[in-house]
Amino acid sequence: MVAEKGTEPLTLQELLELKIDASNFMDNVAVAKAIKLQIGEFKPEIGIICGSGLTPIGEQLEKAIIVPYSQIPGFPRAEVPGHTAALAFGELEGKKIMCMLGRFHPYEYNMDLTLCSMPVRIMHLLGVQTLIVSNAAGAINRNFEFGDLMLIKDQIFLPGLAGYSPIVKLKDPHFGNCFVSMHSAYDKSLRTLAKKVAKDIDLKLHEGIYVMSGGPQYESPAEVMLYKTVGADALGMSTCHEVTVARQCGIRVVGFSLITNIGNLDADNAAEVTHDEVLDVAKFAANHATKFVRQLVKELDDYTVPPLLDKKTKERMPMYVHEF
Ligand SMILES: O=P(O)(O)O[C@@H]1C[C@H](O)[C@@H](CO)O1
Ligand SMILES: Nc1nc2[nH]cnc2c(=O)[nH]1
Repeated sequence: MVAEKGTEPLTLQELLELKIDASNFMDNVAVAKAIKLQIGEFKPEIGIICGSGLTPIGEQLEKAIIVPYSQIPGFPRAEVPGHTAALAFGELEGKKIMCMLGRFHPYEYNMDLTLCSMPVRIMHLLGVQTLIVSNAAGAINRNFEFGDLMLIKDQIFLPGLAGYSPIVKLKDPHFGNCFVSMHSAYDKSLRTLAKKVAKDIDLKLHEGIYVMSGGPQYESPAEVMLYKTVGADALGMSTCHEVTVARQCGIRVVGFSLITNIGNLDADNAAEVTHDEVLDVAKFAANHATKFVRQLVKELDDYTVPPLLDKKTKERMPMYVHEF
């Protein structure tokens, strides 16, 4: 892939015609450049990923610039119902936001986690320092009810444990160390802030552990029991690969799950879950999730991703697209 022809930068049309390899650093730079051509000088500081049915979170951005995935080289189309295939750039409470209105689930793309986490790398290249990630999830914890929010304290990344990591193919040091520490992946000070915000706006907010399975099938009662036994509180099919990549890049993370269904633990009970039900619950709960995110954004402090140093020269590596 060549991002430049001689000294001339490629046009958007030329960038759109490139065949992008999500595991190649310069291809990621080309993707970021194509977005830059459409957002001009806008430099996002906070990234938001909207879970199933949670696009109203992104729809509240002011002065929004919408970039459809069809205008981003290498981006798939995000076809799961409840996900809009576009990035939204705009302001919320005076902060500059880049919002994914629709994410890429590994089960949609042949378990290609490098591809599915590419948007987080692009966020990083565009300057995002803090990520707010959300998802729709089934409850394992019996104290949870439909429509509740659960702040994610930690994650169990089942595909990651099984060798499907978003980092195995992409080891370029520009994206950080491949031996990523997943301790405090969900930033403790941000969790403290989220709990304070929830209290201030009178919102019930649980805290717990999110487990990601590969999907797209929902879990059998025995599988829900397995996850309960290992200490998980909510289960879904996303998020963990994105958070792993965010941490690799040094982005700090806060995340929450919207409880859309209650995981069934009883094999004799035919309580089924459907994606329509997930979207219905998300629809009625999106209001309070939206309010929560707005207040959280308002109270977020400034943060700067620690610079990555070249291992040999100890010099700061170029990171953001505006530096290229
Ligand atoms: O994007 P999220 O994780 O919110 O989507 C969840 C997991 C599946 O894609 C789908 C199942 O209903 O919703
Ligand atoms: N894996 C999984 N993902 C979900 N997303 C929303 N509900 C569920 C669920 O029960 N299981």
